[in-house]
Amino acid sequence: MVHKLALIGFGVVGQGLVEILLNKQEKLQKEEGFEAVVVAISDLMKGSIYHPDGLHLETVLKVLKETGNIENYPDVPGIIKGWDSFKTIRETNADTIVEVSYTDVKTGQPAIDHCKAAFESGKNVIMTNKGPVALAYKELSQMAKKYGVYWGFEGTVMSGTPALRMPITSLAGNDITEIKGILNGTTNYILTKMEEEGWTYEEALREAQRLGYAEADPTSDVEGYDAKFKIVILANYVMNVPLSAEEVICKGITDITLDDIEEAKQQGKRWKLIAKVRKEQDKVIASVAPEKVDLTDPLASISGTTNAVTYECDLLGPVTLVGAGAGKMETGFSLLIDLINIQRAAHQQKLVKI
Ligand SMILES: NC(=O)C1=CN([C@@H]2O[C@H](COP(=O)(O)OP(=O)(O)OC[C@H]3O[C@@H](n4cnc5c(N)ncnc54)[C@H](OP(=O)(O)O)[C@@H]3O)[C@@H](O)[C@H]2O)C=CC1
Ligand SMILES: N[C@@H](CC=O)C(=O)O
Repeated sequence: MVHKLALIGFGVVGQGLVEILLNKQEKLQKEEGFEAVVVAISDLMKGSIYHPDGLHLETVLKVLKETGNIENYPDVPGIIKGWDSFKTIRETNADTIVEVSYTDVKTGQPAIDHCKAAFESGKNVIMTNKGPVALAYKELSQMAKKYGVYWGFEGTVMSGTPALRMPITSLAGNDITEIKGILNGTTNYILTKMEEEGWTYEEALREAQRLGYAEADPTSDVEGYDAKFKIVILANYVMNVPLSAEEVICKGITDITLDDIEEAKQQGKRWKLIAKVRKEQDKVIASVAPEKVDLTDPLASISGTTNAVTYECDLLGPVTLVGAGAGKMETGFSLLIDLINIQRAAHQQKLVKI
């Protein structure tokens, strides 16, 4: 089986997936029988190209690097240029749409409509864009079911670290009463650099942007909105409780100064942006806020873009997962594992169509 992919958005994560497909194709073919061609890429400013037989990925990356626009791809027979995201979703021969455009924390658009257009066209969607999952999980999961397609979004929480798939598969049967952790790579990177290297907040943020960790609008990271979306996704998908983004008390790290960091150090503590959701009888309480954690707390040792999440389980007790929270390859991998899972599910004939 050969996956035919159309990428919507071609920034850090989209390019990460393309590099992984190029570098790992032999291993994936041999070990998983996995093959994928990218038939289309549609990006707002970097252009749009479609070839029903597949694009030559080395050429795409070269053209992008040299000219900044993929429409400078050679005019080979069959190539189509300039289609917008919706035309690409509806009219290309892709079977799976890879939605890696930016996360809009207010409306989740146009990504929510991208998902709807894909499902209505009978196409799977895999995505790292958090907006649709945080703001329209119920509606979109019902739609995917109705149209018999797969909706994968492992990378929306902790990039390729299996923060969603692990509890769903390996902690099944437990009642998960609380989920708590460090869920944003950019802010953890900033706080680490301020404490360990004495960098200013602005220096650390600039570097996080340069390295591709921060959101297109980094306000989402530093004001806590990104972590808020992630705790909402964990509540809805892992705990199966209907938590909305407005219900989460949210404070970011913008008020934390180098003096605050130094003061915490003197007290044997460290600032961390902590996201949590807890079930209390018939209520769910969720928050995102900076906390001074004791150096003996395992969360204190989570540094840089590494994230950590603890699931409080009634049968197993606390289970903590530590791993990458952001990054080009780390998040590109989340898309690969969603694709591999489409393939595995298809083999087990669990999907109506793929
Ligand atoms: N970077 C990371 O480590 C992680 C990112 N994510 C999420 O993954 C998604 C992609 O992230 P990342 O690649 O870093 O972000 P980038 O900002 O690097 O890339 C997003 C791309 O989407 C393009 N785009 C925006 N709107 C549209 C649209 N309507 N149609 C087509 N293309 C569009 C942008 O175009 P242009 O800039 O050309 O205008 C840009 O090239 C985001 O939603 C982010 O929240 C999730 C986990 C980790
Ligand atoms: N900007 C986000 C990217 C991953 O979701 C982060 O820093 O965690």
